[in-house]
Amino acid sequence: MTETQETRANPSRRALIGWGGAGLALGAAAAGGAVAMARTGDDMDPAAAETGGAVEFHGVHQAGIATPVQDRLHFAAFDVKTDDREAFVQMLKDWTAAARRMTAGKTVGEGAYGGLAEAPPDDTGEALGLKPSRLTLTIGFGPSLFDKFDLADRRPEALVDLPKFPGDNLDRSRTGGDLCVQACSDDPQVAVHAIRNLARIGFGKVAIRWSQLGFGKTSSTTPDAQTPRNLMGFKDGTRNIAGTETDRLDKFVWVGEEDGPDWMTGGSYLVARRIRMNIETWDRASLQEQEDVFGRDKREGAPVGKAKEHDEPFLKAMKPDAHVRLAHPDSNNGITILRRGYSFTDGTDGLGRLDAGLFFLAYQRDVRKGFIPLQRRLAAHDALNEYIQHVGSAVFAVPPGVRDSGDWWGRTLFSKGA
Ligand SMILES: C=CC1=C(C)c2cc3[nH]c(cc4nc(cc5[nH]c(cc1n2)c(C)c5CCC(=O)O)C(CCC(=O)O)=C4C)c(C)c3C=C
Ligand SMILES: [Fe+2]
Repeated sequence: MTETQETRANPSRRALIGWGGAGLALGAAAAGGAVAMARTGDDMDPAAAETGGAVEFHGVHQAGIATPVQDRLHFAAFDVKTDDREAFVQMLKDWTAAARRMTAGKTVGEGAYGGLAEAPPDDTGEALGLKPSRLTLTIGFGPSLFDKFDLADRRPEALVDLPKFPGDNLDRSRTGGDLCVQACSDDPQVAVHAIRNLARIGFGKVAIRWSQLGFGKTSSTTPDAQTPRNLMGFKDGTRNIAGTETDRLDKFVWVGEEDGPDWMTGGSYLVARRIRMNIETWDRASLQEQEDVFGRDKREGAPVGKAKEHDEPFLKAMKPDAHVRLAHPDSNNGITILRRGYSFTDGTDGLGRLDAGLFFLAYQRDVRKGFIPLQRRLAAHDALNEYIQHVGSAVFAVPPGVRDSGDWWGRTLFSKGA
């Protein structure tokens, strides 16, 4: 859909009020001054365009998977609230138009001010003046979506419901979802603004089921960057797939033509797990115990018996239940996933303990050959289990990228013969 078609499908308040509102718009712009210039309509501040780090929205794959990991996350799982397929598809088109604009550092629709005084503005306004901040928006479709809209025969075989793993203590209110949007940005307000505005556009068609804020990326897809540390104080993401490793991405992350269904080619599967850490117990564990749990040292992140973080691990030197030994591809017939998680702290639990941990996000070509067998092994044997608990869970089919300005999120699924 072109920009003009978008405007037609979604007539702006300015179009409705004609020139009567122009004076208002000018007045608001004058009052807003330079701040209003950074994010308003199409007139993005050139400096923001140069330095604000907009990530290309269009492509073969969705951004937010193999693209460099940003500092902040706002993840939202939604439930569908309508049985009107056309209305839902129109919402996906409207979401795409809004996502295209927000990732480029522009406001939603006609902006946050200057329109009809009697109507709410198209954009909620809290990102005015902020740069694109490498915002990426990535959509996924959950298994339960395929029970709706006559989609049962389009559900990918690989989109299985996750089994219950030993030790799982899942909170239903933080589990599942018909669809999800992962918003990542270097500015938390930009990520929150994006989710809020998508939820607003979706009002009556979808509602947020649960959401998660994250900070301090715990995995990187840029190997030369300093490896971030998780809340247990260990470097996390050392041996992740890099965004530049196209061969490994094709092998382990992107759905290939031969995998099927056709509409998923170029997509991926996302597993989200809210993993609570028993921080207080961990903080009382000795340094030796902590290093034994991971099989790496705390200072450098080096594997047991090695000096440097990126030295090849010698797995047999680690304790048999060390996390890295158990999760390493050599212990799992080569299983490899792309990790993209974030730390979280959501206040306290009423017992004086922090509700903190890792919001684990992993992309893979097939969860039956990625997360499920890996987590089976970890859930059964990992020394880390004494200090963590999985409390939320979801799985999503992440469709391929939006190709161009005429394309929209979910087209390959919803357009027959696409
Ligand atoms: C099912 C997959 C995994 C879950 C769940 C998981 C939870 C989890 N991990 C850490 C901390 C670290 N993990 C590290 C390595 C690592 N973890 C997984 C998989 C899961 N982790 C893999 C595949 C790997 C890489 C193994 C390898 O190839 O060597 C590390 C070491 C540094 C690194 O390579 O990233 C840390 C630290 C926590 C805290 C956690 C749950 C809260
Ligand atoms: Fe791990």
